Amino acid sequence: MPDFICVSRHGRIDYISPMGARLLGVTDSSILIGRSLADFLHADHRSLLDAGTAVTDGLCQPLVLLGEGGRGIHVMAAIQRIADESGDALLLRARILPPDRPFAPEGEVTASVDLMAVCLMKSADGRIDAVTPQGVQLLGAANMADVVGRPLSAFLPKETIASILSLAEGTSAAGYSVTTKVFRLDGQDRDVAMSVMPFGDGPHHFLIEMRSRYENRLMDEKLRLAETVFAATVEAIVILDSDFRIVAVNPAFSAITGFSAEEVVGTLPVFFDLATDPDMLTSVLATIGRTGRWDQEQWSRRKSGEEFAKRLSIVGVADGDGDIRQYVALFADVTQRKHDEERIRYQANYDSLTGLPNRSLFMDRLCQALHLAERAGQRVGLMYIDLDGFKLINDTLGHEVGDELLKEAAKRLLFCVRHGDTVARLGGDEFTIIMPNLGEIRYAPVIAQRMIEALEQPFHLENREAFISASIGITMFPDDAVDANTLLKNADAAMYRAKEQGKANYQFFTADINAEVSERMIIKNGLSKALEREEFTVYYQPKCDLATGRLTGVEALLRWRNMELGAVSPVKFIPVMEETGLIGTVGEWVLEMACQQYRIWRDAGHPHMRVAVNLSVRQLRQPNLARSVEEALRRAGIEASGIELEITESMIMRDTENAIDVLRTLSEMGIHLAMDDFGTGYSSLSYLKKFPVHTIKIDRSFINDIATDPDDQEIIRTIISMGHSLRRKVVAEGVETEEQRILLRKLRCDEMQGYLLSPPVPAAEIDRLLASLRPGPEA
Ligand SMILES: Nc1nc2c(ncn2[C@@H]2O[C@@H]3COP(=O)(O)O[C@H]4[C@@H](O)[C@H](n5cnc6c(=O)[nH]c(N)nc65)O[C@@H]4COP(=O)(O)O[C@H]3[C@H]2O)c(=O)[nH]1
Repeated sequence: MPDFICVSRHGRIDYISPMGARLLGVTDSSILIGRSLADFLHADHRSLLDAGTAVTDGLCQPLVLLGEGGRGIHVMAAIQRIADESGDALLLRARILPPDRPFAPEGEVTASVDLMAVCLMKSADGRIDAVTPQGVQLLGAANMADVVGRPLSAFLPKETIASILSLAEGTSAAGYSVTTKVFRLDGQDRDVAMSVMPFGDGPHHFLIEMRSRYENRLMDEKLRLAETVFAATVEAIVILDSDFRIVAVNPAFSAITGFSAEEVVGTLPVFFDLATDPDMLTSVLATIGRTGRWDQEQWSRRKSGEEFAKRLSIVGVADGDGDIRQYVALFADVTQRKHDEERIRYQANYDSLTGLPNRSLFMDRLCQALHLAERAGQRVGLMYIDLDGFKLINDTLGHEVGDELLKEAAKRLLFCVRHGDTVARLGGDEFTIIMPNLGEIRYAPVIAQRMIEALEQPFHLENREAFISASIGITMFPDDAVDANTLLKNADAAMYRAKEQGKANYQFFTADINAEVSERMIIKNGLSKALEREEFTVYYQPKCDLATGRLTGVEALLRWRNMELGAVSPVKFIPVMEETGLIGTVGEWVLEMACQQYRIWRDAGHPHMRVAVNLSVRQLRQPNLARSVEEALRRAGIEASGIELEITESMIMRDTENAIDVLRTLSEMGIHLAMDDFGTGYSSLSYLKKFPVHTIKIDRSFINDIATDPDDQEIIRTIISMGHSLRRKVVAEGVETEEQRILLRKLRCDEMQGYLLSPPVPAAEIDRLLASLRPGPEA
């Protein structure tokens, strides 16, 4: 039963229960009759007594009554109309909330203080004097006039009436609860839970509360549920009155904001940014008025001052007339999620090592720059930068040092560009620069040269000095292309050209670069299916002893014939295979073929026919190279000395330390090693001494002019004598004329290979050659 019952008419107390009066600090309730009820309500809640409230279906909420000396008494109150013949009055029933939870909201409402059906009986003849709208409903009536003035016996069984009357006779003065049947005016009888309380001064004055048993149970369940949700949810719940002042908060609110309920009840919620901005608040309230809710993610501060992100939803709670009486704000702490989102966004757009935009953000910015430039009729420059020599530093000094270098290189690049330009890292040692509104093309080389010079300055990494340079490709919008992808491809192709031109330089994109790029694309596509379509074959080019003319071996050379492209030169497709990594598989296939072929010639009585196979840079770097060679030998059932591996001089120079280790292992296995294209690289004697190679092959370019160019002759003489002094065999490549052969023999070159003897041919041709060639007399 409620702790406080009061009926007020025109704002004045008409009736107050004795216990209610005591609660307000008055022992004689009669002295409160006629006093303004508002005097006993906290200022925040006085508006609830407005006439408007009196004509609604009522409301239920926590509020503060003012007791003796202005002492606040926290109660859960139900405020309802109660209508009698003389008009509307207001019925306020309230229950004191426990002192440790003074702000409990709706969940705390009990059966005794919610908006249940209430009737007042004030006359000895048992007539209903006043009824709440809910009472009208429960009694199955259409309006209040159908109920007011009717005898209770029209609705209740005799026994129930008898027990109510016995209360009047004082047998149970404290009131009682009973379950009874109600005869409804619409004929649908119902069981109800009923509480009867003495009320007012007369002996037959009662306040009768009723709730259908079904609704009762349902209400209890709903209330329990609401209470649990309110207390246990991890979302903060804030109940606000119509002036947007806080009425109640749940424990999650305090956990998230750090503010206790006592600190915030009665205040404007400053932790909603909108409460401090009146315009914003007005617009939010208008939105809620229109749509019923308002949602936003926003940052606020906890009591500690720490920032937190919340996802805030505010809904309006309307009364029966559709007027918003309260607001419920819900919010969750989404700080972690916000941080995660920011981190993910950063990772998706920026390179974690250098902090520069990554490929994805670079493409966005490029597209944006092109879009703006197109509208403004401006030019955009794009540069593609590849660091020369970075891989060597990374491999020899370690990845950490490599990372430091990249960070420093990024800083230097940023230093070279204007505000508004974008420096991005595409990955590895590749950077791009977008220069929006470049103005004239001639500015680009100035910037490129500045970058090359900046990157050529020594890098001080872990007490070492390291040196790199940069190859830069430059392309222009709209001169070279109008879309981002093509421009990037152009810049890459131009960079590639800069590399070919000897590195540490820049190149503009041109039409012939374009043709080269398209050809490379076609080759790349064709190669991806070449192995499975069996488009590869191996040709063999013989070598002979210059002194005896005897065949000493052959070099296995890969051939590719494609349906559309026809026969493609290895000079074109081998670099593409290097780039794509396909050389690994295809290189192993060539080795396999070579081993099998050697086995055939050996078994046919030509054990001296050693087969030489070219190794690529990638193969040389493969950690399992020695093992895969060993397995190929085993599968063919041949000895290691039957195979020779050719490595170019430049390949070794790029990766010296690793190369020496790998070559030593191969040499220890008994494999012969040859240094190919000798003379085109460093050709240093000290280097040659370091490498366990058995043979050096003088590059074709020197042999070409041997008969006409005395310098070339001198170089060859030096290489031969140097090779011999290091006990290496010397082979001349690309011998095409008899004159060259005679000269080479004179210079005491050991062997020769070239069109003069035979071009690369299928194995069957070599068989014929072996049959026809006899070790001849000296020429
Ligand atoms: N003008 C002229 N040229 C001559 C003469 N004698 C031989 N040649 C050519 O010179 C190249 C010699 O091979 P290389 O220097 O190892 O140069 C090879 C080698 O670096 C690479 N290559 C070929 N097959 C393979 C392979 O299976 N694996 C790897 N990694 N590279 C290969 O492709 C390059 C080019 O191969 P090819 O086009 O077959 O070109 C061959 C051969 O046909 C001559 O008297 N005059």
